[in-house]
Amino acid sequence: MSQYILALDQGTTSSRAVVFDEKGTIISVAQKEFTQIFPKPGWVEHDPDEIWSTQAGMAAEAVSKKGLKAEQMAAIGITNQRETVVVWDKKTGRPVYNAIVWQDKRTADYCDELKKAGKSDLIRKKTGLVIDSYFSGTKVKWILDHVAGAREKAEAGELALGTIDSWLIWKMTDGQLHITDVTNASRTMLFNINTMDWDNELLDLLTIPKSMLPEVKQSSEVYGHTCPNFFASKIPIAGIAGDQQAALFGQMCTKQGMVKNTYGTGCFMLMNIGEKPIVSQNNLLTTVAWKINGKTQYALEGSIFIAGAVVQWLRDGLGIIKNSAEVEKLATSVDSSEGVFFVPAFAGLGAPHWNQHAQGTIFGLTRGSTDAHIARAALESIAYQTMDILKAMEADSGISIKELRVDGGATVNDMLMQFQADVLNTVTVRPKIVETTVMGAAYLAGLAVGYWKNPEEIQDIWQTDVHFEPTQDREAIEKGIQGWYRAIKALEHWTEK
Ligand SMILES: Nc1ncnc2c1ncn2[C@@H]1O[C@H](COP(=O)(O)OP(=O)(O)O)[C@@H](O)[C@H]1O
Ligand SMILES: O=P(O)(O)OC[C@H](O)CO
Repeated sequence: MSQYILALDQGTTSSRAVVFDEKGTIISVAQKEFTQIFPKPGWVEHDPDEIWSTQAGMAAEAVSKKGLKAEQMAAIGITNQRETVVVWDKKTGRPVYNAIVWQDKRTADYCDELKKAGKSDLIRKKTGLVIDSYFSGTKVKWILDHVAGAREKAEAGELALGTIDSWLIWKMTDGQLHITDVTNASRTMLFNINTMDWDNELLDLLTIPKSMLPEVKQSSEVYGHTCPNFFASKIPIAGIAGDQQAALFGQMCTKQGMVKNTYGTGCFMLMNIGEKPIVSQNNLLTTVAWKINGKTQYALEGSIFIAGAVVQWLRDGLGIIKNSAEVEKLATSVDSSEGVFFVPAFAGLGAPHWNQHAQGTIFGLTRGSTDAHIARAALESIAYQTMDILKAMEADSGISIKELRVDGGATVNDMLMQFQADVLNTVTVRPKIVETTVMGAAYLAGLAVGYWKNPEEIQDIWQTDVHFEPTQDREAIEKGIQGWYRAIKALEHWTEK
């Protein structure tokens, strides 16, 4: 009987399940969106029970819809939206509050207090992170401080905390396993990426009892088996990684200096920096890439808040295109943006600028500027923002980047990919299968159970679709880059602080 790998991708807006065969071919997919809860401006929550029910439902659907059987699944791999955190009662398994999502800003003021108290260096050195409400730690503190009875119960050892991987595995094993992996742990602001363990000083600082924490595991190993409430037969659970790290693995960026960029709503760019964590001097994050066979690899990470979302704005805000695909036709109807620069700082600027007060701005308009120039400048801004992060990565690591591997919804845009290669003066590579996140989770699980023998075997599955080579005509590109720098500087001056 043929064997397959089942990979679960619990994302910010939907729960997906995908069945793969040994060639990395997608056999079956099931996906369902779930409710986004916005109780107040800046707050974002998910219902943990809905996360579980949609994810379990999609897993069952993906397996059954092609007439497969659960016993044909050699292993399950899990990848998930990172930082989002759940606190639940160990006895009843009931969450004490909704999951607080990575985008939630309710702890921003508390984070400012931590910065004012001079904790930035300590936290950066221990966790590789900047102090920000993005990460899980301050969200857990908020739950303990605001949910009636939560702190008392936590101090009595009755509550558990976990990122979404932990929560799913707790449910899949009927409460037998309370675990997470090193990649998810590295996004909590409670985990020391040097000692690779929870950090007592940070737990004390955030007043979080150690008894709440999951056990930290490698990214690829057999952690346990599913219980009958999930699948009738026992399936090994054998891979866990946060979604951006899973994509780095799915892109087979397994060697130092290899970089992937995911172009979705925003962009998440990760560079494999090998076996030693580098403390960024250029406002990037240091994070755990994975731990496999006892060996840890680290990554530098930079996030761009608005990337593909700028195309949604052209569609919904300006109404100059009817759908995302039309942007390429409009942008290529002109030869250049003719001096128009668009900085889409709709939600401030992320790495490496970290200007949370910046606003979206268009520079260089003339009487001859048209919707096509604006569309082109919008696409170019995605590539320029990526360039800023890549330059910071090169400066931090001392490594000159040879190629950029890309994935995500906006990579279907050939003009954008070509322009990306041009501004980086680096080959940009789009693989044949761009489902790299969920593939990464499948690979991690498959490696643990011997479905694939070693990463080299998987390497053969990863295949290039298109190589975008940089243009030889550097003059116009360099002029554009200088224009972008001027736009960023001008925006910095203009920003009200
Ligand atoms: N042809 C295109 N050119 C540029 N951007 C596009 C194109 N098609 C889709 N996008 C953008 O890609 C994003 C969706 O990608 P996806 O990977 O599904 O994102 P997410 O996982 O963040 O929801 C949207 O922001 C959309 O505007
Ligand atoms: O679920 P996504 O794809 O939006 O990813 C969320 C990231 O993991 C947040 O850090």
